[in-house]
Amino acid sequence: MIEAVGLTKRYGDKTAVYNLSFQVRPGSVTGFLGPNGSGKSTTMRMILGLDNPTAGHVTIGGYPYRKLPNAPRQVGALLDAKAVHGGRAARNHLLSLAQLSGIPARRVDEVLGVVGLQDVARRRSKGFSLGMGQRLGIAAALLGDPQVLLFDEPVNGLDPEGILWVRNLMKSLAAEGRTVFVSSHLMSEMALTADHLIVIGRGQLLADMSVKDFIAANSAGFARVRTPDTEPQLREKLAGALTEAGGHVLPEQDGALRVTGLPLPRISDIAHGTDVRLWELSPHQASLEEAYMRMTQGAVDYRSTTDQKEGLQQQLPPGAQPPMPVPGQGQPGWYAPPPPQQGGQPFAAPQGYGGAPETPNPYAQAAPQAPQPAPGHAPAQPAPPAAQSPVQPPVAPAAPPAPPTTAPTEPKDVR
Ligand SMILES: Nc1ncnc2c1ncn2[C@@H]1O[C@H](COP(=O)(O)OP(=O)(O)OP(=O)(O)O)[C@@H](O)[C@H]1O
Repeated sequence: MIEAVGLTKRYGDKTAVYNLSFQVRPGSVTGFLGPNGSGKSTTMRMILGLDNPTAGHVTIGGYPYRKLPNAPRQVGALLDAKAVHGGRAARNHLLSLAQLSGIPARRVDEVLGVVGLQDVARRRSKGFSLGMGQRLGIAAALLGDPQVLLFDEPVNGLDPEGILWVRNLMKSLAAEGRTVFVSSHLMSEMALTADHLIVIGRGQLLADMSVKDFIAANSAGFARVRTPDTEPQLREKLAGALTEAGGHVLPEQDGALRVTGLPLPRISDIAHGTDVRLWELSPHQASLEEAYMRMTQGAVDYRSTTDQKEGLQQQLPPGAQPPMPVPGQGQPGWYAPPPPQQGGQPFAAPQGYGGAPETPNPYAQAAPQAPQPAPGHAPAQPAPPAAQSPVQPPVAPAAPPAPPTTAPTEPKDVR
């Protein structure tokens, strides 16, 4: 078992991990989730004794990693698949690790087979693809046949077959009674792989519960209701009746309605009472991804803004509409950087910067007055389709519920 108690890590005035307490138990796959920069890798490094906590402590089987007797036989980890001597053949890389830990050479060939790299075992790892590098890192983690395994983004770069293989590997390791702690940003994959989740945001614990409980606690079930596409007025009529009955109705992109606050039989009765035929009435549970987004939305450090393409758009005559994008050709009427071979500068270069100063800079042309981004962050997603009354436009999900008592109510930025 891995146990962290009050784990805190500061780098100068930056607090990467703050007062983190959790346990990772044997016999199940525990997913470790959190937005970019939330402190997952830092936590894993502290578990492995690669970083010292500023406060608190973390143990594996009751010992700090550095005090574990024969640690490489007890704990295996994949932190950074690129942390390999690229000039060394894959087999030699594993052999050197094995020798350092007193592991017999035949085990190297076993793990090469397990990860499917036996045919390239004598090739230098610097020529490996991202996915092959991941497999080599997983082989290194398995080398000592350890009881505790940590994987930081193990499916990064793997093809679908590789992802399925990692999923089954994690599950089988856990089924053998091992402790498996795995970080990932792929929610759909975590939903299929993990039994339990530890979620952090800005270095603090947001959740420590089973996947099932996490989804139930952070998402509301809803009904999908679909009326005949050919009669949009029926959809409006039903939406009005459902709203009047106390339901909350949101339009889905495909024209269906997402209804919360009313049980399915009641929705059916209301549809019958208003003489609206239904093409679909089905119960739904939000996905792990939706639940995760809902929980972590207040703890995301890096958000994209909408690309306004300022200065890249041709000026349109007053009243003209921008042309429709052509599949495979981008947006007609939008400048693309001229190829450098034709004397153009690939990007707008500052005055006096090499190139040919007499070449007119295509970006210097008058740009239309594109709308300015709102102050702060703009959502990465395009605006939802305009809703027609009485259907409410989709709204941002509610603020994350109060995290467990081990964490403050709001993920406070402790930096
Ligand atoms: N050696 C370091 N020196 C200074 N700051 C660091 C150091 N290592 C990590 N940090 C900072 O600590 C925070 C947590 O980083 P960490 O890599 O642990 O996050 P993460 O959850 O693993 O992110 P990602 O999902 O993007 O991999 C980040 O803000 C990062 O910039």
